Amino acid sequence: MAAIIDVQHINKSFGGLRVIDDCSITVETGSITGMIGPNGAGKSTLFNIIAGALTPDSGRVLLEGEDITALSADERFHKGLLRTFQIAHEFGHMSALENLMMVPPHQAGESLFNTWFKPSLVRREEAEVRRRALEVIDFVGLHHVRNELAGNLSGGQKKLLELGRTMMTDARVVLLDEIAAGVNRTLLGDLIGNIERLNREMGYTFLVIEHDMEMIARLCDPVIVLAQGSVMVEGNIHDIQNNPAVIEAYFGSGAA
Ligand SMILES: Nc1ncnc2c1ncn2[C@@H]1O[C@H](COP(=O)(O)OP(=O)(O)OP(=O)(O)O)[C@@H](O)[C@H]1O
Repeated sequence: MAAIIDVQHINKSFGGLRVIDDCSITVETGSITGMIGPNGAGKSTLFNIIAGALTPDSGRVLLEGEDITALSADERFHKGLLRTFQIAHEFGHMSALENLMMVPPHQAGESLFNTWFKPSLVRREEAEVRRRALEVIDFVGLHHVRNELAGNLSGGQKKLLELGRTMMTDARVVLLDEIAAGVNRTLLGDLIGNIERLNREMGYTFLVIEHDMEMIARLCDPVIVLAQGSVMVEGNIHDIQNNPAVIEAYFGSGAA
């Protein structure tokens, strides 16, 4: 399998503190790759660098072989690299369905010119977006609350909506940032199932930062363990869970 994301020799310091230390990782096309590590290991910093929210001091980020290190987060989004965080904030005063319909970039109706001079084009596009949004809302299991204001949804339902918004884009690789936080176990099961289906049936690649080990264990292969800004070990969840260095990094010497 080819790498969709290839992070090469990244360094990043804040003040005098080196937070990412010559870190290289690859995310294979079609994988659900997990990233775990103790607090302060540098996971969010590396995510920010991959998403384009932070510039590394040195090193490169490649997307399907293309060097995107100098591109903004928005430019990366248009190349198919999406961080859910970028679209995480639902519009509370709009319905769940309308929230999905807001997502597709460059809709014809956004241009005043088109609204005035090409109304049929705008109507056609709106109908297409609505059709897609209805499909997506079914897919993520929120059909019954499609007309609810997004602000009234539960935390877990908002996460499902967030995942749905991902599906309204042309993303090929999605960075999922602690998506399980605050989600009850039932909805977490739905979220995991949907991520798997997006991966298997629709070909999305995922890179997942997660503290929830159940979610990592059920979803991710391989799992990358970051410690002190570089890769400590990479492998399947069973290797990781039985690795003494990982146990030490998480729990200290008393745990092994
Ligand atoms: N903008 C910043 N300025 C200064 N220090 C920062 C900044 N961002 C992160 N750090 C420091 O970098 C280190 C790594 O932080 P980071 O948030 O990347 O770790 P993490 O693995 O995501 O941790 P957690 O699991 O707790 O979210 C920490 O010591 C943190 O205090």
